[in-house]
Amino acid sequence: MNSPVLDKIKGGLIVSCQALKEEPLHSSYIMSRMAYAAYLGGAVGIRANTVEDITEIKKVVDIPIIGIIKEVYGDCNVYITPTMKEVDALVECGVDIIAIDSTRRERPNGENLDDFFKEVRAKYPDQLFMADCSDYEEGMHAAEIGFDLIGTTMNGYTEYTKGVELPNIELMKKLVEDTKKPVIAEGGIWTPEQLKAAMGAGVLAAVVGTAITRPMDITKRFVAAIQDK
Ligand SMILES: CC(=O)N[C@H](C=O)[C@@H](O)[C@H](O)[C@H](O)COP(=O)(O)O
Repeated sequence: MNSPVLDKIKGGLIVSCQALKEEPLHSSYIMSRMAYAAYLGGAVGIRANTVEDITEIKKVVDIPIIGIIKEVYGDCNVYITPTMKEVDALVECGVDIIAIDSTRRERPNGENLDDFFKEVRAKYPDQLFMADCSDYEEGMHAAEIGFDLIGTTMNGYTEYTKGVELPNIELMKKLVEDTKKPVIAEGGIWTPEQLKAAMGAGVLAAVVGTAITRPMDITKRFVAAIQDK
């Protein structure tokens, strides 16, 4: 697929700059500084949550943005850009790629992914969409129904993938080979070596979040290392 956005992120590092309400760095200003730091450090793209954060981030960096809106509907487990409302808001604020939960789990209002994405695609034929998947079948399915990019984002975070070792390089490899779509490596990349391994799997680009932008979790890892017996 020819796309200037995909050309810009090809072979590079995308930094996820997210802090939910309950996280210590929850602030659009702080996320914009994180994004600026990532940009200065050589990131080729930013993944960000909410219109507020994305708007601030766009003021300071001019690199492709993967936009999401995390929204929980009742006791539904699908929370990454789950309905048209979030898609509309992301298109309106202007992002290069919109990521959507593409797991087989039940969506809000019992809607299924195929019908939902058909509607999304009909409404926004020229927008790039990334499928946040949790396993091989979901990646293959998302490719079939027309997602532009396939991501491993949800691997390890659905009930049926809980406990897998991240980053899941094997899954990345298989999705690269079989979907014939650009794959984005995402989830659990903590070290430069893991990032290199992900790129070696043939993915288009890789997203690193927590290891760069969540200091509380980074601190916990250091503390755990000295508490180990
Ligand atoms: C499962 C889920 O909700 N993942 C979220 C998706 O946007 C983010 O919280 C992650 O930080 C992001 O995927 C990057 O992954 P990691 O932080 O492991 O580098």
